[in-house]
Amino acid sequence: MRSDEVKKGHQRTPHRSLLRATGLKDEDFGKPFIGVANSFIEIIPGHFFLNKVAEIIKDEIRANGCVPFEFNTIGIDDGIAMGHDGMLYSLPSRELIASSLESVMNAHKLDAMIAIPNCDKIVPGMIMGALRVNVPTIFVSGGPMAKGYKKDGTPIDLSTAFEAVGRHEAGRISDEELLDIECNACPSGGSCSGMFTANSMNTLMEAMGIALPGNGTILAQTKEREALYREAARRICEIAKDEAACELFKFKNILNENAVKNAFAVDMAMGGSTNTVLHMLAIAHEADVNFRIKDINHISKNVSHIAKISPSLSTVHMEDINRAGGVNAVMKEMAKRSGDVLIDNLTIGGETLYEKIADARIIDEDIIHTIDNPYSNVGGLAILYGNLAEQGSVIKTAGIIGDRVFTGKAVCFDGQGEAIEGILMGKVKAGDVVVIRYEGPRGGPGMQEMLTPTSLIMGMGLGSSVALITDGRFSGATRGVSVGHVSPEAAEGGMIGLLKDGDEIHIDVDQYILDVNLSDEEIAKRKAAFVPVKKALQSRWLGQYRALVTNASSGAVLKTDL
Ligand SMILES: CC[C@H](C)C(=O)C(=O)O
Ligand SMILES: [Mg+2]
Repeated sequence: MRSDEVKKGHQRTPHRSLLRATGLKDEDFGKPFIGVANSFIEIIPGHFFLNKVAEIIKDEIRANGCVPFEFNTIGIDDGIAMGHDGMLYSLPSRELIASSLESVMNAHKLDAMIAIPNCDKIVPGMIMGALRVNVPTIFVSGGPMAKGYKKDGTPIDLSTAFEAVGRHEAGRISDEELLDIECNACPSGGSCSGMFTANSMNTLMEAMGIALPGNGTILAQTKEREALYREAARRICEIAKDEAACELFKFKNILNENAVKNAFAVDMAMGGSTNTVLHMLAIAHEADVNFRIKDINHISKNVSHIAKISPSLSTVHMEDINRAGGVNAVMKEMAKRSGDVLIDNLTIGGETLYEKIADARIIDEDIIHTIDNPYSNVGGLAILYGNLAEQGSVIKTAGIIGDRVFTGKAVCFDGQGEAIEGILMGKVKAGDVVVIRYEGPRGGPGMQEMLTPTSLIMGMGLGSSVALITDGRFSGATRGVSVGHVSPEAAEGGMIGLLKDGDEIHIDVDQYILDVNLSDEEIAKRKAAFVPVKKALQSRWLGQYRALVTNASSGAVLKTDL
């Protein structure tokens, strides 16, 4: 056992002495030590109940002959951090989470791990940490939130609340309706109910085979979810007690190249958050898998979009996908399309992916469409390239309301704050392309999510007549012609930084194009005179992040000398 390094032999007397102080008894020193990487924190609705989840899991681990050690990572609620400079800390927190998990697991030589994430960056952060540790690991997320209902019975969620601000601002809804939405959009504990970033990542974990079926869709705080927690705990013990299984189910054996490709495929079929691109590229990097942003459109072209969920379809939420057959049913249906849509691969549950989905079926074809009746024959995400994004940019095609081709005049803002102010002051009108720059991983620094400006545009009724491009990113609740992750970013001299008000920008989603209509001479002239803005910073942590972070086209991973 890996943990024998801290618990076996005379030399480890002091180590055992310390462990005895935590409550361990003689018999415990012959058992596997399981790290329970939790992310309990009181301010996030997807996390405030995870202390109770960990108790359930630890009981089950003890009952199955292993010793659990719970520790916690931090977490940031993107919804609460949204629309102000708190969002600068969101993406950087992924690195803190990955490194804290790696540190605890490796410092104490734990044998296996069960990880309990739920929201946004906590999922990729924990996955990245687990890849560095590379012991058998099973992920079991807190689970999604139920959808809410307005007093008149309309289904709503957090994206309704964000867009309601723009609608209220434009005088389209009353104070009373705004309050109705505020009080009912988030009715329970769990990760916000749509296919936002958290649920996208929790769903992709099923495709990667690192979580058990149901992880993405079974509602939090239910008996069914408790059964999933218990099953995950039993399974990790089964592996940890068996030497051969410990070798076979090492995390990197599960999360390999096939798993990365399968994750992107399911992402395409379900219209996941644009953040999945950023996180999956970082995960691939950490897994030593050679998968690049340029490989994504190939998957997009081969996968049909068969499940539409909020924000792309406001009435459908994760609970509906669960009722309709869950992610297994989606995968079973996807695999019917010809070509290598899904690749068979080992999963943490012990079966291969194909074995896992063998008996799955769609229960409600209105919610999960069949392969003959897709929403679209291409996936819900696309990577656009052009003289404005030589290294790529990302759009959620599933969330487009108007045309998939858009040409308009640039209205430029240096930073999200300026953009929010400009939109509220009426600076943006139909036919414009809002440009928000200096919000990339380095420029922000921290690559803020732009849900407030995109929701204001939607809420003000400009969703099909205004496009938005940014070197920042979006939340999973963003819709409309919103192109993010524009790389290279302004802070590293990217073309987005050279744009001027009135420049003509051309977006063609089906041709994968993001261009500015300027001559090469004009671009060269602007480049020669360009000095990127470097923001003044108060935070030493964000300064460290800025010094190390790479751009979005490589997942905003931190540079190392490895
Ligand atoms: C509702 C949006 C959520 C808070 C988020 O941050 C995301 O999906 O990325
Ligand atoms: Mg987010």
